[in-house]
Amino acid sequence: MRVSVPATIANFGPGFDVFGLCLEKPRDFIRVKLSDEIEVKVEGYKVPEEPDKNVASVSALSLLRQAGVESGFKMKIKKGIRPKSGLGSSGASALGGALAVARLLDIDDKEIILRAALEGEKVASGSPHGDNIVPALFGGFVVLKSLFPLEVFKIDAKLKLVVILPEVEVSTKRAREVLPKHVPLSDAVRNLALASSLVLALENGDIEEVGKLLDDYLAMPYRKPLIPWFDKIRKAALENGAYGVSISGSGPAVFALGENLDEIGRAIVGAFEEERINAEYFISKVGGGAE
Ligand SMILES: Nc1ncnc2c1ncn2[C@@H]1O[C@H](COP(=O)(O)OP(=O)(O)OP(=O)(O)O)[C@@H](O)[C@H]1O
Ligand SMILES: N[C@@H](CCO)C(=O)O
Repeated sequence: MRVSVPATIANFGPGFDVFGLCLEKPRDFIRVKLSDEIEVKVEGYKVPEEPDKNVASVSALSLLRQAGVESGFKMKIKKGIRPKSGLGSSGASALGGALAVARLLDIDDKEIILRAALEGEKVASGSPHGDNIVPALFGGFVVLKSLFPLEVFKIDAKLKLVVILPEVEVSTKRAREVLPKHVPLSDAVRNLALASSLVLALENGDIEEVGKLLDDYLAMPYRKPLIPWFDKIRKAALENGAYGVSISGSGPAVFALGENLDEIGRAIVGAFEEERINAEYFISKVGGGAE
């Protein structure tokens, strides 16, 4: 069984752990067949091949356990999403492992698949956050109202965005460790205003307004030390026509909305190079989810 799972942008500005946007590319490709033993082979970006360390095999095993199936599997992962990129690399693999086994067993219950995928995500980031896995499964832009029971609101957003991938790493685990247990009420209110306005603007197809709402007071202020270059990058993007810029997931990838996405991408890459950080950009439409 072969599945293809896209990269995703979690948080998407003010929606910490709740908003997620599915991209068309890059993707992880995972092939699984049932077998007596357990074997994981990886090509592309390097990730562990030990079955208890690779998030795709962890989620595949979790799905088998949930289904009460005593079996091993042979798994091949063609890793197209760079790990620690902020593009949901671990989330894509975690979903892919669970989805491939679910399809082999003719299981299409999304909660079972998500429960297994979160087991994999937990291995990578230390906590089972769903805002990479869920948009990768559903496609589009999702608001994750609740994981269990699974309640998702989806907008089939029609937009293109530019994603910039700098050659630095940010571990999600570390990026979550620096977060406070509580935030000031005023910041929570400001985020509520941004997040609810962003959903309405997206629903209305007002992409310029969506861009202006790409801010965050829940995680970004505490993660700035991990991404010291962000303010400079954001300034360069806005000076070159971006409607708005934000961090993808816990970073380091950033994304921007605007008219001339190539021009914005080049400007951001240039700003990274001034910080002596190599970077590349690509343009993607909103994706339709795992296939
Ligand atoms: N199949 C896999 N794909 C990606 N990462 C994996 C996989 N298996 C294990 N890992 C490990 O998970 C960690 C990546 O987790 P992390 O969440 O930091 O990266 P990410 O998922 O790319 O980032 P983000 O969640 O911000 O998009 C790395 O240590 C990586 O080795
Ligand atoms: N919501 C998660 C996304 C990680 O990709 C975080 O910001 O920690």
